[in-house]
Amino acid sequence: MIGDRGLSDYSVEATGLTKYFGAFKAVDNVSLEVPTGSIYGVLGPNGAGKTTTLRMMLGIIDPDAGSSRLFGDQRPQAVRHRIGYLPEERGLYPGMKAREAIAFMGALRGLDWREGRRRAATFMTELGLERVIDEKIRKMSKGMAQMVQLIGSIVHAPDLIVLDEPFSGLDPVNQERLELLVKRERDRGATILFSTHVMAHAERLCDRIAIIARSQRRFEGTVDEARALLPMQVRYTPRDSRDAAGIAAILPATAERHGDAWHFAIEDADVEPLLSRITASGHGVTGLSITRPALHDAFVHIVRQVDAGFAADATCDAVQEALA
Ligand SMILES: Nc1ncnc2c1ncn2[C@@H]1O[C@H](COP(=O)(O)OP(=O)(O)OP(=O)(O)O)[C@@H](O)[C@H]1O
Repeated sequence: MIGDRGLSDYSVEATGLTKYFGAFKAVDNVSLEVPTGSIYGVLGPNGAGKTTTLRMMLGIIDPDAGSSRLFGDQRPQAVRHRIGYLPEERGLYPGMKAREAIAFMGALRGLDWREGRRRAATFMTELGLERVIDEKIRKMSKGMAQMVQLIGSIVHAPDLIVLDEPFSGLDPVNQERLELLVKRERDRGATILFSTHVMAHAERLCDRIAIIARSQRRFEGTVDEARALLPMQVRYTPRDSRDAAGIAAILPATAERHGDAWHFAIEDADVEPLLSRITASGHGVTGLSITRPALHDAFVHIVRQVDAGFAADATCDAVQEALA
């Protein structure tokens, strides 16, 4: 199937997706393009509109405006068998054993039952889950059942894998298993789209990300591009801290002293001039770290800006109402 993807370089192309629940606009004009063969993260705080966006993309719910195409211009229903989907709501038949549950999910997407059982065993063994392969779902922990559902959603080797908050509810060991699974599926040639509000997974896995906050897309690009939205963080410890005024004079005005160290933010272009000033000043160096903020920091920065805009709008509205 991978070979006949069609002409588009994008497995998902969503344009202007908009959804109202009553008067509330849960998704507002969101566009996303997911390059074929990539791992793509849809990030956002709780209630941002991630699940609703994914559901519209997959044709599970209809948008009030906008459209989405999967594998070129085909309708989602026509390409069902090429998609693997882990919905936000988890659930398997409690009376089934893991192996059967996986084979059953595969069969729903057209996979031969016996082949499904064989692949179930392979997946579970490769992920170190072989001891629960013949365990009934009802006897499993929630996290383990979620792993089984995950495997079931990809057992038919889909070209596009859509996972809604796949990491939530998993312990660190299973989170690592899932990261491994995602990378393996990408290496197989699949495109993976997943939503999360845990930045560490996105940072390690994603080729591209979109950040959705308050119903709108607020950022789209690579993880590095998101991190570059914030200045570098510098921690500098001079050899001798006694001349505090002299040291402060070579650092940005925003530098704060913490014991013997100075902390401050700096733009990329100012790094080399700073190093020259430190060298020329003779204050020396016993510690110097210059680090890019993590994706987590960029995410919080973007979401806070959006929230601040909303708070300002609400204040304006309240003032206008009071004056009216
Ligand atoms: N069927 C529905 N009826 C009414 N409101 C809904 C419905 N589905 C979602 N919403 C609301 O739309 C908003 C977006 O929900 P959505 O589930 O898409 O967010 P999310 O980003 O996936 O959140 P989370 O990370 O908490 O799962 C939320 O305010 C939610 O309460």
